Formats: sequence, structure tokens, C-alpha cells
Amino acid sequence: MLPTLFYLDAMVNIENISISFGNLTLFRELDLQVCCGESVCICGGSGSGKTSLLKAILGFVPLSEGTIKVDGTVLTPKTVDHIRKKIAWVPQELALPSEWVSEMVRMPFELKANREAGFSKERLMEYFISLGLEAELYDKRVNEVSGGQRQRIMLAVTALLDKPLLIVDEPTSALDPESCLRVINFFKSLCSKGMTILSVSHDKQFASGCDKVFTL
Ligand SMILES: Nc1ncnc2c1ncn2[C@@H]1O[C@H](COP(=O)(O)OP(=O)(O)OP(=O)(O)O)[C@@H](O)[C@H]1O
Repeated sequence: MLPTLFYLDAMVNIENISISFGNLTLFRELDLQVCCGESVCICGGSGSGKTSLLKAILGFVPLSEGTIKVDGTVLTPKTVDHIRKKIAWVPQELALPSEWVSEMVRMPFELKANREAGFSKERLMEYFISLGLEAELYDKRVNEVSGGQRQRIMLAVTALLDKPLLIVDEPTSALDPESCLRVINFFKSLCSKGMTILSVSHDKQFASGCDKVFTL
């Protein structure tokens, strides 16, 4: 009975997957389980396939073998839209085409997969405080905020989407140790509310603040 219970509690269940691009095989027969409410960080050398693994969970990169289940649903072309609705995704390079921060923070709520989520400036401001962001940033132009501020603004927005699974690529790459600690604590508070977080990072400080580290 125990294995069944374990799988019921897995938010992400990756079994025996391999990913290749033409002749380039990134990895073979990989298994990974991420339980509900857990924060897991994927580490590994540059080019080892960390981002490709995240994209495979979102259905953007095909598998050459194996299966991925998200919240109990096997990822297939038929289920991919349903699965994407459960995921808030923060890519490494964020280029949202907005002039103002106040516009940029609303853009993810206009996507088809996020229509059920409601934007709340009040909650966003609470997340700004947790992440050490000044409220005034909300009324600035996007080109007036730093890379590290933009990174944390997008983490706050993504949390606001209220999805069960948050997938983040290099959340602290532009942050100093103090801001990194704020992100670690922010993620801990999201996990304590039941959110599951899967991230990719080269940052040892960030990785040490996650529940588990998986090396690719
Ligand atoms: N769509 C694609 N088509 C062909 N090759 C690709 C594609 N996407 C990624 N690759 C290649 O796959 C390899 C792994 O890329 P990936 O971005 O997953 O690595 P990574 O571990 O996240 O790297 P980094 O730490 O440098 O960000 C790289 O050699 C990359 O060039």
C-alpha cells in the first residue's frame, strides 16, 4: 500500500524519461518525484538539460521515452492544456512587452491558462513586502527597475496566480545573499500553504534553502 499512497501525494511524478535533440541525448531513464508542498531544486552543470526538463513538464519539449504525471494526470497532447492550468511558470529570461510595472504584473492574468486567477493589488503588495520590494516600484516604468527587482516582482506575480505547482528557472540569478534569503523564506511560506515548487538553480545558497536538491 505504501507506494500507492506515495504516488497519490506526488505533484510531479517523472518515470524513466529520456530527452534528446537529434543526436544529442541530454539524459536517459531519469526518475524524479516531487511531493505536494515540497520545494525541490534541480542542480547540474551548464547544458546538462535542467531547463529542458522543466520545459518537458510543461509539454514544450518532447520525451523520447518515459512518462510525466502532474497532479495524477499523465502528460499527453490531450492533457497538456489541463496540466498547464495547474502550473505557474517563471522562465529564466523574462521579456514581457510592457512599459509600466503596473501593466507587466497584470499580463500573466490575460493568458488563457490563467483566466481563473484574479489579480489583487493588495495581495501583490503583501508579496512585495515579503520579497523586500518597495511599493513605489509598482508605479515605475519597467526600464527603471533593476534586474533583481524585476525577478522578484515576477515571483510575486507568479505566486498571485495561486497555482498548485510553481516552476521557476534560476529565481535568484540576479540577487544578492539578503534578497536570496527573502526568496527562500517566501518559497517556504508558499509551500506551507500547500504550493509545490520545482526550481533550477546554480545558486548554492538558494539550493540549501530548498527541501531537496536533485543533481542532474
Ligand atoms: N530546442 C532545442 N533544440 C536543440 N537543442 C536544444 C534545444 N533546447 C536546448 N538544447 C540543447 O540542449 C542542451 C541542454 O540545454 P538546457 O538549456 O536544458 O541546459 P541547462 O542545464 O538548463 O543549461 P544552463 O545551466 O546553461 O542554463 C544544450 O546543449 C542546448 O543547446
